[in-house]
Amino acid sequence: LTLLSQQFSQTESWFHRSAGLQSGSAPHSQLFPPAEGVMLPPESFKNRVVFITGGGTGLGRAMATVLSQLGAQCVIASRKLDVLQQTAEDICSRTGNKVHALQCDVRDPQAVSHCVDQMTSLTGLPDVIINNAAGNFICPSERLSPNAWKSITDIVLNGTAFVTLELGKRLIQDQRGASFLAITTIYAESGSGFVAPSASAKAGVEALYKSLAAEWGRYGHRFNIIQPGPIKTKGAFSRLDPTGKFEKGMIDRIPTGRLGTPAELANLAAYLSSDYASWISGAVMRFDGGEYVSMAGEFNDLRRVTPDQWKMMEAMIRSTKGS
Ligand SMILES: CC/C=C\C/C=C\C/C=C\C/C=C\C=C\C(=O)SCCNC(=O)CCNC(=O)[C@H](O)C(C)(C)COP(=O)(O)OP(=O)(O)OC[C@H]1O[C@@H](n2cnc3c(N)ncnc32)[C@H](O)[C@@H]1OP(=O)(O)O
Ligand SMILES: NC(=O)C1=CN([C@@H]2O[C@H](COP(=O)(O)OP(=O)(O)OC[C@H]3O[C@@H](n4cnc5c(N)ncnc54)[C@H](OP(=O)(O)O)[C@@H]3O)[C@@H](O)[C@H]2O)C=CC1
Repeated sequence: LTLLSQQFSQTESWFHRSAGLQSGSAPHSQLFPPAEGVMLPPESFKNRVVFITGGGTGLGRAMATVLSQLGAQCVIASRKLDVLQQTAEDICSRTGNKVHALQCDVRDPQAVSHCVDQMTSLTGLPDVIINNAAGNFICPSERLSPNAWKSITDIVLNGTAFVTLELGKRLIQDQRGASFLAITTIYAESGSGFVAPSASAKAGVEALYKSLAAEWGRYGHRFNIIQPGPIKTKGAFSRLDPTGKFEKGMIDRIPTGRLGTPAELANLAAYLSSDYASWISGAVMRFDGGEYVSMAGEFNDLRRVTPDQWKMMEAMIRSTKGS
C-alpha cells in the first residue's frame, strides 16, 4: 500500500485528472492547458509540517493534497470538523501521509491558541503556514449590516492576524523559521464594488504580510501572498455567482480564455512554501490568467474590433490632418 501511495504521489492525483478543459472556456484556452501533476520533486516537503486554514474544501483542500503528495504532514483547520475529517481521510488514503483535522474558528483568538496547542502535541509547530480561510458574498454595500461587515472582516483580516501572530510568537520563542503564505485576491489591489468587506479585509492581509516580511525576516520567517483570479470552487461560486449568469462574462475578459484550476494554484503555493523559494519574501504573486491587466487597460475592449473595421479606422486616422 505504501509503495502504491508513493507511486501515486509521484505521478498525478485525483483532482489533477479532473482538471481538463472546463465548459465555457474560449477555444484559445487550448493554448494554455492547465498542467497536470505535481510540479516539485517528490519528498520536497518530507519531515515538514504544514498548517492550512480552510483546508477542508476548495483551494485549501487542493493545497493540502499537493503538499501531502510531496511528503508533508498536513494539519487542516476550520469550523466544520466533519468536513475536515473526511478530507483528511481522503487525502491520507491517497498519499499515505498523515493529515490531521482540527476544529478552529479563526475569528476567536482563544480557539486559535487552543488549536495551536493541539497541533503542537500532534506534530510540533509547523514549518509552513497557509492562511486560506475566508468568507465572502456579493451584496450592495448599502444593504450590509454591521454584523455582515464584521463576519467577513473577522474571518479574513482578524482570523489571518490571529493565526499569524499566535504561530509567529511561538516560532520566535522556539527560534524556528517558517514560510507564511496568504491567499488574497486580485481585487485586494483595486478594490471592488459589491464585495467591499472582502476587498477591505484582503487589502489588510496584504499590508500585514508585507509588514511582517520586513519585520520578521530576522527570525527566519518568509511572508508571501498569492492573489488568485477566478477558480471554480463551490464556496466561491455559490456566493459570488449564485445564478451562474456571470461566469461567461468573466471568462471573456480573461486573456487565457479559461478559469484557473485548484491544481495550478496548489503547485504555485507549494513552490512559494518550499526551499526552492527561500529568497522570495514580501512578494505578491498575481495568478489570474491575465484578468487584472485585461480589466485595467483603457483600450482593451478594442480586441472586439475586426480586421475590416481596423482597415476603416486606420484610413480615418491617417486622413486626419492637423489638430
Ligand atoms: C461578476 C462576478 C462574477 C462571478 C464571480 C464568480 C467567481 C469568483 C471570482 C473571483 C473570486 C474572488 C475572490 C473570492 C474570495 C472568497 O473569499 S471566496 C470564498 C467564499 N467562501 C466562503 O464564504 C465560505 C465561508 N462563508 C460562510 O460561512 C458564510 O457565507 C458567512 C456569511 C461569510 C459566514 O457565516 P456565519 O454563519 O458566520 O454568518 P451568518 O450568521 O450567516 O451571517 C453573518 C451576517 O452576515 C449577513 N449576511 C450573510 N449572508 C449575507 C448575504 N448574502 N447578503 C447580505 N448579508 C448577509 C447575515 O445576515 C448576518 O448579519 P445580521 O443579519 O445583521 O446578523
Ligand atoms: N475560488 C476563487 O475563485 C478564489 C478564491 N480566493 C481565496 O481562496 C481561498 C479559498 O477559497 P475557496 O476554496 O474558493 O472557497 P471555500 O469556501 O471552499 O474556502 C473557504 C474556507 O474557509 C473556511 N472558513 C470560513 N470561515 C472560517 C472560520 N471562521 N474559521 C476557520 N475557517 C473558516 C471554510 O471552512 P469551514 O466552513 O469549515 O469553516 C472553508 O474551508 C479564500 O481565501 C478565498 O478568498 C481568492 C480569489 C479567487
